[in-house]
Parts: sequence; structure tokens; C-alpha cells
Amino acid sequence: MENEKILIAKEVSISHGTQSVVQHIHFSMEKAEFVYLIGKTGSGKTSLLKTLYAELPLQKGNIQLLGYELSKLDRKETPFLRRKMGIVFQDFQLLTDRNIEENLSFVLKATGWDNRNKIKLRIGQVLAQVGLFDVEKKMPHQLSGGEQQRVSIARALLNDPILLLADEPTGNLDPAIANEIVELFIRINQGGTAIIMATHNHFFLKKYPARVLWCENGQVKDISKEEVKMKMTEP
Ligand SMILES: Nc1ncnc2c1ncn2[C@@H]1O[C@H](COP(=O)(O)OP(=O)(O)OP(=O)(O)O)[C@@H](O)[C@H]1O
Repeated sequence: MENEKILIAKEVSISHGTQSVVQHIHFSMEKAEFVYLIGKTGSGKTSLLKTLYAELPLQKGNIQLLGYELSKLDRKETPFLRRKMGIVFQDFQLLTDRNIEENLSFVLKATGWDNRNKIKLRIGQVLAQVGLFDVEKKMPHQLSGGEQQRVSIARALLNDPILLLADEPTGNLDPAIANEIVELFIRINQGGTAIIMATHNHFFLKKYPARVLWCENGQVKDISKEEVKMKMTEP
């Protein structure tokens, strides 16, 4: 269906104890959209992504996400919501004592996969999707940072998510590798997966333009290409 909304956030406020992070924000997202969530350190990007991933309970407002209403989410429903999403972190978060195949099969087994051949096949598919071959038996430390981030993206793709959340996924990578990772996200998005990529790096906006949600002063707002240009020239 065209213009199908996968996320509708209304009157959402997020706080940590008495510290308010964002107030009364509204935004929505359609199927297969690519959205940058841009904002300085501390502006609330991670808190918003954690709320979407149901890691932080939604205290104020409503978020309809992939068929669930987060303000009414039952704890038992959380794994089912998460199965429709993938998440990628700045620091990869691979299990350092297991090889790549074991890192990925761990997630599949935890989400109900039990057929060894199907598990092997799926792992090969997602690794190929992120451009990695013959890495199954390697340990995370035997891979470069960029390769480790590709593995973590492969892990996020295992259950064919509708929405991928990426929190500063290029923060630990040098610029050339960071560009390759953004290009990979764009390819994944072109395959139909919606993506929210949080970053404080404005340079991607110029090279890879897309919709921008700007996070500043407790607000999260859609901004136009012109506003993006103006913000990028601000000191
Ligand atoms: N668990 C927590 N307890 C208390 N305050 C928190 C917690 N997590 C974040 N904060 C505060 O909330 C505000 C928003 O933080 P958040 O991590 O969401 O911002 P961010 O835009 O993702 O920043 P960064 O780019 O540094 O990750 C900050 O002032 C931070 O100190």
C-alpha cells in the first residue's frame, strides 16, 4: 500500500527522572522511508530511539509503531515488536567471545529459528547483503571496524525488519568507511526497509540527501533542504 504509515508519534515527551529531553513532539514515518535524525550530543536522539525500541517506556504521548501502541505495550509484546525492527549501535555490540556465525545464530535461535540448515543459509544471505564473504569463522577482533559494523547490520537484518534504527552507526569509523556504511544503509532502504539513522554528522546530508528530523531544544522537527543548508552553515 502506498503512503502506509509505520510510525505515528503524537504529543510525545521523554524525560530521564526530572530531566526533560524532548517535549510534545509529533512526527510520522511511511513504509520504506529513509530519515536522518540529526542533533548535537545530548539533544535526545538516543533517548528517542530507545523509546521506539521499547527500551525506555513511553511515559507521555502516543506512538503507534508497526501495529503496536507503545503507551499500552505489554512487556510480553516487546519481543514481537522488536522482531519487526533491527537496531545498529555506534559500538557494534558484537559478542567478543564468539565467532561471526555464532553471533548471528545466537539472535536467530533466540527468535525461534531451530533448523540448522536454514540458520546457516540465512546467515550467508545477510552477510552477502552487507558485502561480507567467508567471515563466518572469524572472531570479531579479526575484522576491521567497518567490517564489524557490517556484521552488526547483518545481525539487524536477520529477521527481515520493517524498520531499522541506527544510532550514530558511523561514529567509530573513519570518514571513507563511514560513507560506505551510509551507502549500505541506502541500498538496504532501496530494498524496502525503512531506516532512522541518528547522527550528528551533517556531511552525510549533502552527499546523501534524505528527509531530516532535526533534534534541538527539546523539539524534533521536519526541516526542509533549505533549512538544512542554513543550519549547516551555522557555526
Ligand atoms: N539513563 C539516563 N539517565 C539520566 N539522564 C540521561 C540518561 N540517558 C540520557 N540522559 C540525558 O538525556 C539527554 C539526552 O541524551 P541522549 O543520549 O538521548 O542524547 P543524544 O542526542 O543521543 O546524544 P549523543 O549524541 O551524545 O548520544 C542528555 O542530557 C543526557 O545526559
